Amino acid sequence: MKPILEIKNLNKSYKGSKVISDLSLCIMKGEFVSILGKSGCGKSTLLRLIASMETKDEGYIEINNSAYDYKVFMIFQNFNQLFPWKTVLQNVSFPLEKRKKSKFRKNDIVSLARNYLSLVEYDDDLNKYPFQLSGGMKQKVALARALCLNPALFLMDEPFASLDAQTRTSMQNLLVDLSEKKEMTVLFVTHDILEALNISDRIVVLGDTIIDIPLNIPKEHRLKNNEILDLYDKIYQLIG
Ligand SMILES: Nc1ncnc2c1ncn2[C@@H]1O[C@H](COP(=O)(O)OP(=O)(O)OP(=O)(O)O)[C@@H](O)[C@H]1O
Repeated sequence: MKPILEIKNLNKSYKGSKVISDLSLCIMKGEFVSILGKSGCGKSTLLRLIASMETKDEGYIEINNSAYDYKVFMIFQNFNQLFPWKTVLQNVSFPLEKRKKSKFRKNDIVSLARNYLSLVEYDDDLNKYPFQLSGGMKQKVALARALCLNPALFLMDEPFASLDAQTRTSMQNLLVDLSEKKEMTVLFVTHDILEALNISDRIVVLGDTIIDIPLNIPKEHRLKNNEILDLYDKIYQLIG
């Protein structure tokens, strides 16, 4: 089967300083891959290169979106990624209006947007504006909007890093459920080793050499498993 994401020998420098060096990586459909690495090792740069928000120096990046509407959609840590002048419902409807203009009537779009919002367990007022929402609610709306676009690959750059611990755990659980239910393919950048161990199918540690760690233990047993604690130590030694 063709991977959703295929990267070969990727290189990127800023002003002569190498940030990504000869990186190769494949992600298959439905995989949830977390990227860990020391601060400044190029995690966000990698996501921006995949999203074509930066130009690569050398290498090959291929996204197979033949069965999807878009190649990628990125969710950021920053809570200001929603349109501030649109309500929650309008924020989620907007990509559906763009995507399904010819296919759907306004009422269908609104009911689809409502469905996506209930899928992400958004239970607040749909007519609120982003400034009226908590950080967790804003990230739920961002996730609903991303799902609407039906991208081949979800790029997530520390989306839960600014949330309080309890909201963060519930968002992690929600994302794991959703990614399994909707067969999402996710590339998730985080600083948090436990988060990565908890939610991923695979961890890729960026550094001088790239270390690919598959996680074969079922997610519900992860944090009670000694093997996972050993992996925590191993990754901690690598990224400190
Ligand atoms: N547009 C840019 N111009 C110049 N240098 C940049 C640019 N973007 C990133 N860098 C540099 O590239 C390196 C990698 O940055 P990047 O943000 O990708 O790292 P990161 O691993 O995501 O870091 P962190 O974990 O701290 O978020 C850093 O040294 C950064 O200063």
